Amino acid sequence: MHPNAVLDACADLVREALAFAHPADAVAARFFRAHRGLGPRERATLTDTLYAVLRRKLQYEHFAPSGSGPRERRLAILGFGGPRDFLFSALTPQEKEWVQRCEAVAPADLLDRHRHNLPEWLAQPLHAQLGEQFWPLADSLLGQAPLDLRVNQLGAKRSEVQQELQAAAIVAAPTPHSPWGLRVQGKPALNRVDAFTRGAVEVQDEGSQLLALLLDARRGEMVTDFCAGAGGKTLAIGAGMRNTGRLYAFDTSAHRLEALKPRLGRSGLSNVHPVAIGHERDERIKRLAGKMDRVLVDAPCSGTGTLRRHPDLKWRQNQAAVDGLAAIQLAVLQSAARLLKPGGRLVYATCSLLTQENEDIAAAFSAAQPGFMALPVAAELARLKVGGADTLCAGEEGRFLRLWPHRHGTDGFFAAVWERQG
Ligand SMILES: C[S@@+](CC[C@H](N)C(=O)[O-])C[C@H]1O[C@@H](n2cnc3c(N)ncnc32)[C@H](O)[C@@H]1O
Repeated sequence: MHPNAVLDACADLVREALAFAHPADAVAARFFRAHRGLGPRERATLTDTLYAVLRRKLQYEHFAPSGSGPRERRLAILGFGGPRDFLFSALTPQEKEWVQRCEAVAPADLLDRHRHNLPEWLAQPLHAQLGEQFWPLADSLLGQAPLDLRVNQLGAKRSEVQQELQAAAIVAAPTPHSPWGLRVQGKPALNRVDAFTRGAVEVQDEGSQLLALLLDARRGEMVTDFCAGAGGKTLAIGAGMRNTGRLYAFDTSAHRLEALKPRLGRSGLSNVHPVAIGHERDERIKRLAGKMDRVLVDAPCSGTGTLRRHPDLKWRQNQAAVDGLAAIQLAVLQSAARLLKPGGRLVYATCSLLTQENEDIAAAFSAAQPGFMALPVAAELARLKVGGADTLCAGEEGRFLRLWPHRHGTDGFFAAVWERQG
């Protein structure tokens, strides 16, 4: 395709996504369905351009008024995801001169908001929480997330899968903390790789793997994944149970649970029971009260720990949405807790960076439920032989799991653990 046509398509995609009516990945998928002439290379350029614009929206909007032409074209030029000479062959002399002027601006000469590219409702609490560590976090959120795989313990060994991938020219190394994880170099397409199609690996961030590990579900137990979604953690938990016992996968979204089905098929698991529920006090849940050995609440949250993968989330939410989520999180946690038998384990987790959705919810639950004893996560992870467990935790005695993109290379994750008393 001619460079100018590619740049025009980038600008069109940016225009559609910046309406923020739908998630960016859904907008891109719809755009590609409507423009079937775009080849794999052009699609990659368009996607990279869109994600660069979403990541650095405030900085690019600050530069845009000094350029010329339609606003979305200017944003697409600044974030262009293809080779520089390809871009330059599409630009007017005036545009080339403008790009060079923008590139010459030193980061230190920018206002804070044009450097961190976060909305105020998010920047302010993160700054208050992290102090000096705010800037390393903000920088890391402008980068791309790694591609992590979880090796399916049902019939696959990490070292063997690693070798098999190597033979398929995919370079992967064991993840530093999860015993099941491989971190892949680059972004190879996996859907035709044999290890993937036969269910020996699933794509899953190392942090997400650690949440499933922390539930510590055993053979023959009764377990619930309360907010199972498309089942990323369900699959890891089911494999940890060695395909025995009973694992309920609840979610209010039947659509998301539907996406679990092909993954279940690949995984070889037959102990998983997906159930679409109406809400967290659904009758079907009440019937299971007091019967569970383990319950994971991977609560709906702002997703701010995943901004490297979903940079549109920072522009599609606001403080009122976080306040609403916090109320839902506590309600879901309280309901899910009723499922546990005495001695049973409750894990509350989010992929949010915000105290309001994490430590504050854990504190509110503990205050309301004296019958649940908090278990320090650092000790639990050490017992589960996770290397460097202390370095993954925060709070008194390592009470909470606190994973950060800038410190651990994972998405941002939080977890708290309780045991129901007799
Ligand atoms: C963070 S996502 C879960 C991700 C999933 N556990 C995984 O590992 O892929 C949160 C999920 O909670 C679900 N949800 C929202 N409200 C709920 C409720 N009241 N009860 C149960 N699930 C709910 C959402 O549909 C969403 O799928």
